Amino acid sequence: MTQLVHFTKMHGAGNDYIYVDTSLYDVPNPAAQSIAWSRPHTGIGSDGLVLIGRPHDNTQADFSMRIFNADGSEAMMCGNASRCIGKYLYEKGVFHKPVIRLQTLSGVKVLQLHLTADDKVESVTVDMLEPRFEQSEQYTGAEIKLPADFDGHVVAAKFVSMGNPHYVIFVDRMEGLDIARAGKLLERDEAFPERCNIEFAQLVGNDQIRTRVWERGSGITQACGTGACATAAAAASLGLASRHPAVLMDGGTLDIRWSANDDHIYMTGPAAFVFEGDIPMG
Ligand SMILES: N[C@@H](CCC[C@H](N)C(=O)O)C(=O)O
Repeated sequence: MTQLVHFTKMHGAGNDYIYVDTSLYDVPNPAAQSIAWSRPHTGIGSDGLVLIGRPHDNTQADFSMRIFNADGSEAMMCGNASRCIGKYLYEKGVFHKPVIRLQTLSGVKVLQLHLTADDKVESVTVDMLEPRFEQSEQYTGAEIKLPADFDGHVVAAKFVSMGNPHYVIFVDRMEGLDIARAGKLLERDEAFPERCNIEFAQLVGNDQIRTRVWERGSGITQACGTGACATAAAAASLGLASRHPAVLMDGGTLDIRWSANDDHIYMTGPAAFVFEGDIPMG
């Protein structure tokens, strides 16, 4: 008999994932399921698959998150998915507390839920920990060559790790640049041994940064939480914006605050349910 898995489709500013509670449904091959279920025509359609589970060691976390991109690759972290998990756990009554400690492959992230008068989760702030800029196993420091249509339009560029790798390119205008082509090319540049998420950012005035993202393993997405944090950190460290800008993505705006006290980045944004269903495994 075909085994059915109950899933919940959610999005954070348009970055959409399929969520499965693995305490109820085991997903033994999440990479393959992410590829099959993320397909728009023959699957559910999404940017990837997120598994909500119990923490797997004594980290003092309440829950754990694993994230798989649409191509089946596993990511270290997902900002938008962590906000959605906060809403899922609270509103489904799995964990009815406004502070949740979430274990990820890049450390335990603390979620602070902001509630409405009728006890719904309106938005979530995630402590995304510190950004890192130095060379590492994610970035060799080698020079990165952009396609010719970017000539004369690049203001600055910087590598940032938010647990997962990001390369943020500031341009003087977005129009006329083939973001998808450049993103696809740069994701696999040899400077990034683990591939990379690529952000294209433009300062649009008054501490507002318009950002479009090519996500490693998923392509162009409507929004990227870690990408918004990376963009804000890059902008502030290059002196292009303050430590508390608004990052405007295609699917919505994220409030990013890079604290001078603990050097952590705090990301605040929405989370929403889309629909639920049952889908065969395999
Ligand atoms: N959408 C995400 C990041 C997802 C993972 C990324 N594609 C990677 O491979 O690192 C977010 O909201 O942060």
